[in-house]
Amino acid sequence: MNALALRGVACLRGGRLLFEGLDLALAPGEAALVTGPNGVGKSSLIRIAAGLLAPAAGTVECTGDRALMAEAPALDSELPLAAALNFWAGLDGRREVVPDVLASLDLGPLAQVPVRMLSTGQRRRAALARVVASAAPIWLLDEPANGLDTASVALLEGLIAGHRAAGGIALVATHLPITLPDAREVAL
Ligand SMILES: Nc1ncnc2c1ncn2[C@@H]1O[C@H](COP(=O)(O)OP(=O)(O)OP(=O)(O)O)[C@@H](O)[C@H]1O
Repeated sequence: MNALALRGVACLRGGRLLFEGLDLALAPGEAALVTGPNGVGKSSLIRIAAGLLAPAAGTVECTGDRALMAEAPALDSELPLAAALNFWAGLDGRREVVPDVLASLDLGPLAQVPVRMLSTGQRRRAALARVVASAAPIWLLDEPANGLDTASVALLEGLIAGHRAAGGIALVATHLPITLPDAREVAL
């Protein structure tokens, strides 16, 4: 069964203790919102959950693949959007889902536009498309609403709801309001 569990996690960055004793266990269908002011350690927590940053104390247990949407762009900026997504989806043997995923993010008409020409919000939706196309059960989203207009935030909320309804897990760091029904809140 897919699961993500952080137990007694502490985060040290640049010699500074950002948080400690953090416990969070997410089962299929569950989500958590990580909130708090700039610099408090939201991105660091996402990176710890992704296995990219070692916790200073505690453990991270993960059952199931993780898909990370970080703030750094993950798509090749020179490629047309569909080709850039195909690269990643191809690694998972899932190129066939890319057209539907593009449509679900309202990006269908932009499939042949080079990633570098996309607007900030379109690029954010493209990064989300990469996560959706991955089929990973555990989504780790760092500031997914940044640069999104109201309609796109609603799209994001709908995608996360659909993911949870299908048994997925979402850990979302955000300083913008995102509505996730029954989500745990981790206020750093
Ligand atoms: N590689 C690093 N080395 C040292 N300190 C770092 C490093 N990366 C981040 N930090 C520091 O760790 C703290 C937390 O950073 P982090 O990006 O996790 O915060 P955040 O809560 O996501 O902030 P924001 O809301 O601004 O995105 C910050 O003070 C940052 O300067």
